[in-house]
Formats: sequence, structure tokens, C-alpha cells
Amino acid sequence: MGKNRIDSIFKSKLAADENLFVPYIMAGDGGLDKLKDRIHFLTDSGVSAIELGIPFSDPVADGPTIQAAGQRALKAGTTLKGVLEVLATFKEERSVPIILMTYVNPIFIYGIEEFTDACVTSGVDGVIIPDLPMEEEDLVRDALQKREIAFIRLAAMTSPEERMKEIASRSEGFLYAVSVMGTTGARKAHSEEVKSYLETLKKHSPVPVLAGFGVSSVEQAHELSASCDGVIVGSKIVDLLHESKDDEVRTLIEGSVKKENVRL
Ligand SMILES: O=P(O)(O)OC[C@@H](O)[C@@H](O)c1c[nH]c2ccccc12
Repeated sequence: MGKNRIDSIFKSKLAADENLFVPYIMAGDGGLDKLKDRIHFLTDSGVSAIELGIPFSDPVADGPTIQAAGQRALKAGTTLKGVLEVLATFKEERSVPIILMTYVNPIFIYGIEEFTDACVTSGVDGVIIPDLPMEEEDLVRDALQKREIAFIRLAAMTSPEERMKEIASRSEGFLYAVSVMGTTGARKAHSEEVKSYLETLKKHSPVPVLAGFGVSSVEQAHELSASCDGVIVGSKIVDLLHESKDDEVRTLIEGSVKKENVRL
């Protein structure tokens, strides 16, 4: 469980020459009773870990698709406590790591010690807290460390190299490289920039580097994975699951994890 489980599963996937793939799903979207089936489905499709979002009323870092999923989940009555309780009911059945993505406020309301204890009871392996700046991590860091729960850090393209280095050296489990991809125009230059950004992080990071934000196709997954260890896909997966297009989710995952020669 915890940090060690992420380390060993990622290591064995990489040793088998696979790209890592971490889908993001919103807990409680479609009702919490769907959670168990969705986690099993994603596991069977070959994911490396699952990033599980906790819905929050003020999700400052979420894009429109994730916000809408959060609204649906909140409407269905989803709470952090409720999600942890459901996770606890099938902890022994899971073979891929669960990484909770939650804003800091629900953690403070829960209580840091209580929250981290519940993570252990529920089999949560890691956490991502997007609105907690590096300068203010002290409060949660010790509680997580004591329980061997991976504390995954986010790197940004705008950070100077020194800061990237510092963030990379602190991250546990993996490093989340926020890599906003170009939508239209200047595509080539943009992708060159992402490439060197990922290579810089790779150079400094003792843990695998995964690129996230704006990844929605197998082609993009391959392009990014060529410069790091794999990708995180949120909005696309959330949309496909919401539309019950499970086959497309499976195709995306299976295609992305396969290494192929890509020409940039
Ligand atoms: O949706 P995208 O573009 O595929 O990107 C993943 C992202 O949504 C997911 O990891 C995420 C959801 N909420 C966040 C808040 C901060 C950082 C990352 C996230």
C-alpha cells in the first residue's frame, strides 16, 4: 500500500516497456455506487494508477469539464468522507494505486490526522493537493510521511529551472508535469517547448514524470510519453464515461500504453 505500491507498480510497467497512463475520474459523478465498477473497469483496461477527484464547491484549478462533473457529483451528495468509506469497502480487491485529488479545504475540515488515518483505512496510496503551495506544505507533509502516503507534487511550465528542480526532488510516487498543449496554431513551436520542459523535469526527478492537461488522444499520449514516462488524462475520460462510451475509454488506454516509434 501507499508510496511503495506506486513505486513498484510503475517500475514494473516501465520495465515491461509500457508508457504509464493515469486516468482522472470524478468520484460521485454518476453516483458513488458506480465508483467500484469504474475502478475495476479502468484497472482491467491497463491503467497504471487512478487519480480520483473529490468534488469541491470552489475548484479553482479545474477546467469546465471537470467542474461540470464536480457539480453532478455534489448534486448526488458526494463528500470526501463518503468517498473514503466506499473505497474502504473494496480495498482488498484493488490492484492499482488510488491517488486522491482534493483541494486543501476539505482536508482541513476533516482534520489532517483523521484524514490521513482514513486514507490508510481506505487504501489510498497517494494524494494531490493542487491549491497547496510548496511553501505551505509543512502541515500535511509529516502526517502523510508517517503513513507512507505518496505526496505528489505539480510542476508548471512557467517555473524557473531551480524551482522545477526543488519540486521534482520533493515529489513522491511520481511528478505531475502540468503541460498545457496548444489547441490551434503555433503547434510545432509549442510542442517543442513542452518537450524540453519534460526533459528538464526528467533530468531532475528521482520519480517518474507524467504529463497532464489537454491530453485527449493516443497520438498526444505517444508524443508526450516520448519525453517522459506517461500521461494523465482527465476531461476526455470524464466525458467518455459520462456518455457511457466505455469502449472508447479502453481503446484510448490500450493505445496509449503501447510504446510506438513516434516522429515529433
Ligand atoms: O482534464 P485534462 O486536461 O485531461 O487534465 C487533467 C486534469 O483535469 C486532472 O488531473 C485534474 C483535475 N483537477 C485538477 C486540478 C489541478 C490539477 C489537475 C487536475
